[in-house]
Amino acid sequence: MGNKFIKKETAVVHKGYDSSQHHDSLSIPLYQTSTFAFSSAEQGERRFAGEETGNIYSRLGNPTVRVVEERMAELENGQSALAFGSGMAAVSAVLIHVTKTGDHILCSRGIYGCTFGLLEIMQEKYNISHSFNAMATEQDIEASIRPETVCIYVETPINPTMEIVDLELVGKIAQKHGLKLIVDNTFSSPFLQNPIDFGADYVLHSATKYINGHGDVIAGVLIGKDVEDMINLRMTVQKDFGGIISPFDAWLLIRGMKTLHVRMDRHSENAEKLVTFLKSEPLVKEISYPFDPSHPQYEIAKKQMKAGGGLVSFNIQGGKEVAQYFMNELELIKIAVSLGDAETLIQHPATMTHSVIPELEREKMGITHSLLRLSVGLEHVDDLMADLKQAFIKVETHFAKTSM
Ligand code: MET
Repeated sequence: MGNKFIKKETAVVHKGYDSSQHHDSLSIPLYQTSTFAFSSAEQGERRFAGEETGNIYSRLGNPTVRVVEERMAELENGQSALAFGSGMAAVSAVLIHVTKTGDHILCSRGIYGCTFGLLEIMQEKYNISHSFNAMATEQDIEASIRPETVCIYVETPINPTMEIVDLELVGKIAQKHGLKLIVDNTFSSPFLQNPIDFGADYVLHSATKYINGHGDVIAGVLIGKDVEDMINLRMTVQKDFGGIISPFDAWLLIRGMKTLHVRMDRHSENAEKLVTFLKSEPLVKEISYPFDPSHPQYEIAKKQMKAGGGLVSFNIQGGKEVAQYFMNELELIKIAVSLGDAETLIQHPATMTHSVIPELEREKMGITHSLLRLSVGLEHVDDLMADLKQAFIKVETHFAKTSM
C-alpha cells in the first residue's frame, strides 16, 4: 500500500517514511546536520542550479523536517507545507509573501497579541496597513475591502475569545474579490477543522500547541494548496529570512503528531465536561466554547469543526484582582501561556498573551480583565473539576470577607 493512505489517522503515523530505506529503523532518524556532503563539485553545482534533486543545507530543507511537512500537508488537505521555527515565523513568512508596500490586510476582529504586533511593524516600516472586521455578514466584510486589500487573515476559533469566523462565508468572499485567504488553525488542529476545504489558500499553525502537544517545542507550520507557490515561498522568504525549524524540534513534532487525533478527542471530551461544570459555578459569568449551544456561532462551529477542541474561555465575577486571586489558588492547573499540552493551563489574556494590544483595541476584541483562558489538558477531568472547585471556594471566602 506504500505511502497512499485512506485515513489521516494512518497518514500521521506512516506518511513520508519507508523504514527499509533507513536500516529498518522503526523510529524516523534524526538528521541533526547543518549541511550535506556532495559526492563531487559538479554535483554541488547541479543541486544549486536545481538540475538535480537532493539535499544541500538544512536551511533549504532537511529529511527529518520534510516528514513533518509531508504529514501536515496531508492532514490539512493541502499540497505542500513548510515548517518554521515558531508560529510567528510562519505568520510573518506568509504575510511577507502575499503583500508589498501599500497593500492592505483585512483581519478578523480578534487576533493573537504577537500577530497584532507584527501587523503594527508592517504598517510602520513597510506601509502595509490592516483593519479589523467582525466577519459577521457579507455586506459588512465587503464594505471593509479596499482597492489595495490583498488578503484576508483570520483566526477561528479566535484567541482567546473563542469567537468563530464563518469560513465558508469568508472563503466565498475572498474568492469573489481575488483575495488570498489565510487561516490560523492553531486552536482546532487539522483533526477538527480543515480551512482549505472552505476555500483558504494558506493554513498555519503554531505547532508549539496541539501539533506537538507536549510543551517542549516552539515551532510553526504553513500549509498551502499550490505547489509552485509553496516552492517559491520556500526558496525566497523562508530561505532568505531563514526562520526554519531545527531537525531535532522536527523530530519531536513527528513523535508528538502520531497521537494528535487521540489527544484531540480527549481534549474535547474533557473540555465539554468542564463547560458543564463551569455553568453551575456562581462566580462564572459567560463561558465561550464553540460546541456549547449558548455560543453565538454554535451553528457555524458545528458546520466547520468536528469537535469543540480543548480551549474554554470564561469571565469571572469581578475584575483583574479576582481573576488573579483565582489563578493563584489553583493547585494542579498551571498558570502559563501556551495551549494544547497534556497539562491544563490557565492564563489571563489582558495581562499576558494579548497585553501588547492597546486597551481600547483589546476591549473591542472582547478581552476584558475578567476573562480567563483555560487550555484543558489530558488529566482526569474529575481532578480538574476538583481543582477549579476548591479555587472558586477560596475566592468566595476571601472576597466575602472583603465584600466582593
Ligand atoms: C508569548 S505569549 C504566548 C503564546 C501563545 N501563542 C498563546 O496564545 O498562549
